[in-house]
Amino acid sequence: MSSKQEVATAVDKDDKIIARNIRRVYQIKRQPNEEATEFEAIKHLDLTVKQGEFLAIVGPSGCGKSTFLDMIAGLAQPSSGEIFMDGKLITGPALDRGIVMQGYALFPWRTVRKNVEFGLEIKKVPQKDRKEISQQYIELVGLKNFEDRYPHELSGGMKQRVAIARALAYDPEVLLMDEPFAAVDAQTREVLQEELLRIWEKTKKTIVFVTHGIDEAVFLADRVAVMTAHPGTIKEIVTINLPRPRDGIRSSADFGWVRHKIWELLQNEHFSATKKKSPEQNVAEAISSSAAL
Ligand SMILES: Nc1ncnc2c1ncn2[C@@H]1O[C@H](COP(=O)(O)OP(=O)(O)OP(=O)(O)O)[C@@H](O)[C@H]1O
Repeated sequence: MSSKQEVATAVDKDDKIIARNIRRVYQIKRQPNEEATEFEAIKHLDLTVKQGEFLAIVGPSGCGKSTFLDMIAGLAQPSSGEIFMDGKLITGPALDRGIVMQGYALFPWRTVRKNVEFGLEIKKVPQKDRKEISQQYIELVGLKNFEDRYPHELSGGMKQRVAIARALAYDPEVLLMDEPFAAVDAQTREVLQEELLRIWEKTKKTIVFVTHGIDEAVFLADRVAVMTAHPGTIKEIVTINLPRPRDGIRSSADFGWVRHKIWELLQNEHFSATKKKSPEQNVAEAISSSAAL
């Protein structure tokens, strides 16, 4: 065993991912000869994601959502604290976690089929099986007959579908999605959200989904984790008790109520962040305290 605890103790069998007391500090250096200063991006973050759960994370810009997702992916390490998957410490990226980022990140020189087959090649799946599996996922995301197209011949929504099919094809247990639909128009986004729910219900994956969209989070998730402004931590977890399937639910009163609750949590966070950071506020406070002397 390393100095870090490699196996989480007292794990509930339904706990898929456990993040414990995560802190992430960046070293900032403005000039090469300047001494680095520390920037604390995430502080005291605890979160458990259940097996098969759809968990969305929302929070003010710069609060550390992507940093946290990168740490679950194993692409970055916490400065302190641990993240476990199935009770085992995450120490790096692995094929048990699929990642879908904003901006698609497809290989431009590969066709749709070859993009979807990428993870299967790494997994050394035989070519005949690769073709069968990739076809299954291409069809699942509605791209039948586009197998031989290159990314530049596809719309934004289609590229995002390829990215989802590529992440699903090698059968990861967890799908990590970082604002995956941010680059597409509002109507395509709603279509992709509905398709993602259909795929999630079919594949039973655990999904952690970072978004700026409150509507998107409420529409998709079982629970929404609301983060504080920098340094980021979990402010509150809101359980979304809306019935599934959720087609047509956006116009319901219950949807509006829970949406408003999350909006208020974020609004309060925005105010406290502005208060913390605003130079005008600091000047005003300095003036009033000197007037009081
Ligand atoms: N490599 C880095 N070096 C220094 N600071 C960084 C680095 N990466 C991220 N940060 C800082 O860490 C904080 C969290 O960044 P992160 O991208 O995780 O936030 P976010 O919540 O995903 O933001 P957004 O919603 O705007 O995408 C930000 O203040 C950012 O400036």
